[in-house]
Amino acid sequence: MKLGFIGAGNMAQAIIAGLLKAKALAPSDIIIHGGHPENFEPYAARTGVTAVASNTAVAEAADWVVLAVAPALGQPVFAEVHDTLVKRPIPVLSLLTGVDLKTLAAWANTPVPLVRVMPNLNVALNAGMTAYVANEAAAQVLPDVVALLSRLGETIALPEKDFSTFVALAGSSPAFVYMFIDALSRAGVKYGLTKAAATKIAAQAVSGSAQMVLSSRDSPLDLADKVASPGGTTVAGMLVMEAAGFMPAVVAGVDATIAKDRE
Ligand SMILES: NC(=O)C1=CN([C@@H]2O[C@H](COP(=O)(O)OP(=O)(O)OC[C@H]3O[C@@H](n4cnc5c(N)ncnc54)[C@H](OP(=O)(O)O)[C@@H]3O)[C@@H](O)[C@H]2O)C=CC1
Ligand SMILES: O=C(O)[C@@H]1CCC=N1
Repeated sequence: MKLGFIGAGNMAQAIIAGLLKAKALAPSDIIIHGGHPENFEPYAARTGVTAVASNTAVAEAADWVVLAVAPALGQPVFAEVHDTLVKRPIPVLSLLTGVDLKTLAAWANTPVPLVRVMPNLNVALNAGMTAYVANEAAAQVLPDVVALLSRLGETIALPEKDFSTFVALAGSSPAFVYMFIDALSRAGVKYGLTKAAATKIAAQAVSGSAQMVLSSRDSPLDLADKVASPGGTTVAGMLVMEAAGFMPAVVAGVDATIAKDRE
């Protein structure tokens, strides 16, 4: 199976890292092209994947193509590979935020299996959360696509109406979590820890807490009740964080993320 990537930036590289780590594909199974050779060629040399000279060359050599460019480049890229897709209508897996299957089909301008895929950066560690939805033409290939995506972490089939919400809760949220970890560790620095020690302590606490939520039947706030001893330190901190607008700040950030996705 040859998997092609049009666009070789952060997300493409995260997916490739996850697939190679899982040994789902070998470097020689992966073909890439990006915007600037000075970016994608050294990356290919480093990882052993094959760099080719054009997006058309990716579409010609691949069995499936992952569209991993900025959403604004989706239409011109489809125009570029149009003739190749007419000759060989291979599945296209689009990572583009805010671009639905109907728009992708219009841009493709030829019948082609389309899968809208929304991963997050954690696919690089095989700990991703990936949503997908496909058009009718992709019905036959979808189980194989989902099997491959599952090598990158958890997957969920999602109706298109929920994709913007998913982007906020999973696609963008690693950045929100990094902000929280940084805030926690910065507070540690305020009280004399080194940034490196504070960041490790904060990140491990967040990682363990997420694992606890995933493995427990309790809700996150039920678990918080188990942390907060009567008259103790935790409830004192929780109340001040909430008074400073913790939960409304997170929800407002999600609102803004969804609004941007729907622009
Ligand atoms: N980053 C993330 O966590 C997530 C991203 N996504 C989606 O994935 C897509 C890619 O995002 P991301 O990887 O972060 O973006 P990046 O900016 O990191 O990568 C974009 C890639 O596209 C390349 N590119 C630019 N112009 C062309 C072109 N004409 N033909 C082929 N490739 C081109 C760039 O090359 P160069 O840099 O050399 O110009 C770069 O390799 C976006 O649509 C985004 O919404 C979805 C979920 C999560
Ligand atoms: O910030 C972005 O637009 C992309 C989509 C989700 C994560 N990164």
